[in-house]
Amino acid sequence: MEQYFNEYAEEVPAGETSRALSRAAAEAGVCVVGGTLPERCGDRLYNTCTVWDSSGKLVTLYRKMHLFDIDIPNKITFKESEVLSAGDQLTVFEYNGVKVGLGICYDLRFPEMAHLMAKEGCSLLIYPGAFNMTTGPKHWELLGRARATDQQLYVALVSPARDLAAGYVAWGHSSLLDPWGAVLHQLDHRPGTLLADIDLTTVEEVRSQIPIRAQRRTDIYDTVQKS
Ligand SMILES: NC(=O)CC(=O)C(=O)O
Repeated sequence: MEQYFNEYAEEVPAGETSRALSRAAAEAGVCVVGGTLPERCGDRLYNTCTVWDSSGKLVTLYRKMHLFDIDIPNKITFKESEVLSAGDQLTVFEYNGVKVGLGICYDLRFPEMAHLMAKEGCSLLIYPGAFNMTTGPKHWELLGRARATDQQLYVALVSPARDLAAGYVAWGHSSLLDPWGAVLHQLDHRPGTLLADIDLTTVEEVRSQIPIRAQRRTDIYDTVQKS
């Protein structure tokens, strides 16, 4: 991982991947949430998701806040914090009247973060990520459905396809989960395109029919953002 970041890290928006994402957004005339790229900022490296508008302009970026430091003996050990710095800001942006929140991969495991973005008014959370062959089958869909259900919004999980020759083998299975927690669409481990409409009235419908947002016992507990 260290070698990959040192070799490919770039400044945003000047780097090669940034320029390709900007060009793709402008050519297609759409907003592009550009997966993740290795970002260099001063002497720090971040795992960063960039967002481009339909003219190719950088809208915002998000730096992964929760670094993937885990140890599952005989399966997978990873220590992103040896190479990467953690971001320290939530990223919520509005596009065509829809508020969208961003997380990256391991962030999906942190419900507090999803809750704060829902509180900011998000109807859709997008998580570019690459769970692995140990945690992917167990947790990828489960966590996506959990975040969709507990925040009553759409969740898009966007993964690279599986490459068995890679040093890190991704689980794949990009998915779209609805505010009921149902799997609306899911790819398998192969390269593919998932094209879907989302109906934002479903967000309001679920939130009014199961009004947990108004029923939280904030007199007893709360999730607050520290500035
Ligand atoms: N790779 C990650 O950041 C996260 C992951 O694979 C997991 O949480 O499992």
